[in-house]
Amino acid sequence: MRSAKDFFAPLAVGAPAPAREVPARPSRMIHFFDPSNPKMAAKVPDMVGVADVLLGNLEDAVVADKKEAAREGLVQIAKDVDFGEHTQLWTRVNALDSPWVLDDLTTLVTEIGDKLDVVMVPKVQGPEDIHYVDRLLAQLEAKGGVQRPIMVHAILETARGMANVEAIAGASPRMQGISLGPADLAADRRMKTTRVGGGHPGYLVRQDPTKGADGIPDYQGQRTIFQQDLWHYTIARMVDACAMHGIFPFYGPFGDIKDVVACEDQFRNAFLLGCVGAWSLHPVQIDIAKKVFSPSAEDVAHAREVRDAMPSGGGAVMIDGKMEDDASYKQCMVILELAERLSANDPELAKLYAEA
Ligand SMILES: CC(C)(COP(=O)(O)OP(=O)(O)OC[C@H]1O[C@@H](n2cnc3c(N)ncnc32)[C@H](O)[C@@H]1OP(=O)(O)O)[C@@H](O)C(=O)NCCC(=O)NCCSC(=O)C[C@](C)(O)C(=O)O
Ligand SMILES: [Mg+2]
Repeated sequence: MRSAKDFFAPLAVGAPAPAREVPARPSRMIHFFDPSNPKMAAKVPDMVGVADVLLGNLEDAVVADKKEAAREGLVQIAKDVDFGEHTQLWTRVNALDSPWVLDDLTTLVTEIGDKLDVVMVPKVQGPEDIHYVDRLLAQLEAKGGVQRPIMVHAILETARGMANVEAIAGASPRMQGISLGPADLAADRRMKTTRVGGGHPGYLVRQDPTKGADGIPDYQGQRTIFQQDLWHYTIARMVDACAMHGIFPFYGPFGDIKDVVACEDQFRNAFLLGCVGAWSLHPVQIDIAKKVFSPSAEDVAHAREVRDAMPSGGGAVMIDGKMEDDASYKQCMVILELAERLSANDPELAKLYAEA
């Protein structure tokens, strides 16, 4: 454990000073593309300004004999494309125990370090993984003359990572956020779902049996079932760990691309619990994330009403039959601050909120 006073010192001579606050840029969707796939790569320039984050994926979903092509493809895309002010460029490097990750980091930081906002690290097991990446990034930033620190995002996809989530979130000032990796996490925990995120019809509670006139429960009768959220505990714990350390939690991927309705539900659950965004694996999921992770016009209008009714931020007032006080004022400020941040990037949202 580093001394608190050394926490914000660069970890290599010549590396930029670590950020004191995580840049709060809109990140409603982290859109994944495979830089070795020419069709996907060709779509990247048109997605600038459409997706908040474009992520060149080098890890799972890129086959072993395409790893180098993906890395080189990402370097080329980063050099050729102007990502403007509103779209960030991230990458997901290969796992720390893989034969590719050292070359991923060395090549990307020294060649395109000034264009990379965040490096996503998969299968993080504990703070020691973040410490390793932290030092290596500092050395490479110094070598490549990178001017601002590259941030780090961890994926929560092992039971050990889950058990260490608070320590991971606080492991370095580079920590930007954490995403849930439901597929690897399910496998590592030996859960019995084969889906990439989302619910499962078998994970449910069932209404009690009704009783007949004789008072005997009718076990065979019609009973409503309520499907439960397999991911509730994991997401809620991740949100707390992130909030405790001032970094951002994200829901991860939703693999059933065609089920846009359930995708929206899963994203919304995550939004309501505190997540700032989710991954989009296919272009169709970009608009879902945009819709879900932007507060609704009604919520913004209500939040403004509460703020205006309590100019000092305290006291207790009645609005539409409901008590509002210092705490609900703070809840409203969360909505308003998010709305303001998103509007600065998105003229359509700005208009919607202005008219709300
Ligand atoms: C699902 C797939 C195979 C369907 O791909 P498709 O080509 O069959 O779909 P389509 O509907 O026919 O595609 C229509 C058009 O969109 C394009 N397209 C399609 N997807 C994209 C994209 N992402 N970005 C940009 N363009 C895209 C596609 O190339 C095509 O272009 P065309 O009209 O010119 O023919 C494809 O969308 C895909 O490969 N997506 C990314 C998958 C990925 O990154 N997986 C890894 C993240 S999830 C994960 O790692 C788990 C985790 C966290 O680790 C853990 O839980 O453990
Ligand atoms: Mg994974």
